[in-house]
Amino acid sequence: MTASKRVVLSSDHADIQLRQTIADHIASQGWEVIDIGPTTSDSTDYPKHGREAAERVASGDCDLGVIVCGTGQGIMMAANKVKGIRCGVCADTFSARMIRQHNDANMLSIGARVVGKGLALDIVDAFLSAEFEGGRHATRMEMIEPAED
Ligand SMILES: O=C(CO)[C@H](O)[C@H](O)COP(=O)(O)O
Repeated sequence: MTASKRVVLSSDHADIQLRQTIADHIASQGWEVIDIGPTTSDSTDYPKHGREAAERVASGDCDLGVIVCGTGQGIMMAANKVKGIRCGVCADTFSARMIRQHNDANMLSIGARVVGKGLALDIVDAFLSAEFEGGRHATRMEMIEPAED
């Protein structure tokens, strides 16, 4: 793990406590955490929060992002609309590792109403500790990029 990397966190209202638990967990590992909220559990709109987090990563301000909504699906869809973002929803640690190793994902989305806190933290650990393997996987990811233009 490269401790100097910055990780942006965001969520909707589905579980701000989970997001804050993830923030504390990864900060204790040495990651620089940029938690952009929200800070209350008032109902809010996940597209806004997914986009804001994704823009932090796409701009280079942050290296990676972890986002949370009820299922992880809607906020992932919003993040993936930002050019340069590769975000996957994960409910298991194998997928969380593989989206880094094979897909060079720069954002992870978690469904707070799908997985419990312990599994969510394991998923985040698997994502953040994995590295892109390049090679044939880089060729394949390059094949996806033109779809953004
Ligand atoms: O999972 C989500 C999007 O994919 C949202 O968290 C969910 O739709 C919010 O629902 P509600 O407003 O009923 O709390």
